[in-house]
Amino acid sequence: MTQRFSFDLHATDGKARTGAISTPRGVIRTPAFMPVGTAATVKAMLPESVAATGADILLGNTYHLMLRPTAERIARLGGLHKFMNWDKPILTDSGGFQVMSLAGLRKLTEEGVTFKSHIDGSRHHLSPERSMEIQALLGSDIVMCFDECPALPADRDRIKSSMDLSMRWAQRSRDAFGDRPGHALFGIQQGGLEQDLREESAQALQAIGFDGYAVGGLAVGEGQEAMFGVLDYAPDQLPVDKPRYLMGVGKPDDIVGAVKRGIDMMDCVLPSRSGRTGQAFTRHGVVNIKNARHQDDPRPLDEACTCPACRGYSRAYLHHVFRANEMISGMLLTWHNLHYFQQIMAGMRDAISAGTFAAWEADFHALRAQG
Ligand SMILES: CNc1nc2cc3c(cc2[nH]1)N=C(N)NC3
Repeated sequence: MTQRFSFDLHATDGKARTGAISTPRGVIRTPAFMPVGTAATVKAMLPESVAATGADILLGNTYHLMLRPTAERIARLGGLHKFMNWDKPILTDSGGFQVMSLAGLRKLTEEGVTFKSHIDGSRHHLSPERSMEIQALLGSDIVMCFDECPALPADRDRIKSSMDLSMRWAQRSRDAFGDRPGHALFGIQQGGLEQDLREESAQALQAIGFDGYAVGGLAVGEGQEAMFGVLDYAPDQLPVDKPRYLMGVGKPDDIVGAVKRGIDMMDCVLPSRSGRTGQAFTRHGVVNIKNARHQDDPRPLDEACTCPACRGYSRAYLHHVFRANEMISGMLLTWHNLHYFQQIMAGMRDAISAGTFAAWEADFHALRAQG
């Protein structure tokens, strides 16, 4: 296994790309979907189950882990991989987005953000330097710059000033990250829905130089049409030879549309969070298993799915255990959803390699239209 971090492009089909990110902890096949393991666990899943779904990498969160159990405690116990028993790559988000979306009583200055924990109200501080320190203590393989995520709706001036601050913080993140062979630092493009501001952000990030580039500031309620509108140009503003990571996306059709437009990596809580609420994603669309119509249905969720939920259980059983609030309910549906999301990624990787992405995409939408 390599001691370096590198990205190799294997094939393209239109703007869609397939390749591999090599890290000391393993290879990440792209396009890749990252299950979210916010508090050192992909909820309702054992790590070996997450690996069995085909995930090559999972996501952790600086914000949550710094509050509980603290990054220092995880470091003392051998780092996040050992702590959560996952020896493949981990990407950690930097805390910028979670502070905006979760923390209370925030004070934002040029230096950083002070905030109150959403868990116990205790006071905490994040800055580019502190975020880099926390992510190094966790030992994650891919580190995200500390950025400022403006609350929406926001006018152009606010988007511009926030983007400028995030670019100054990107430089400070780069300086604080230092030289860590085998570990990667990704910059995060900001600029809202403004093409000129996104271009400015992309130029600023490339002048600093990163191992990968995220498209930030999306999947924040703008809707699929506006998001695709940005994705029609934003990936092309970023270096062609580095991974492009779209943060926080998304529903299956969001994911397909993003890969079609040149995105290589994504993460989203949707498959795991909705699995716990009884929402199953299948090739034919969404199944809300708690609906009474499934009460006597002996069929699996999806006849063609090879996951443990579909191989071993009926819709009637899944309906029952959700109605009875049994723990196995969230386990089975989370496993199914993560398995299905990885099947979408594998299907796209193969189709791009074969030059048949358009046909694969047409089939993907046709099956869902059948319902
Ligand atoms: C769920 N939507 C979503 N949009 C995001 C956007 C960002 C992010 C996380 C996100 N999640 N993390 C950052 N550090 N910056 C941008």
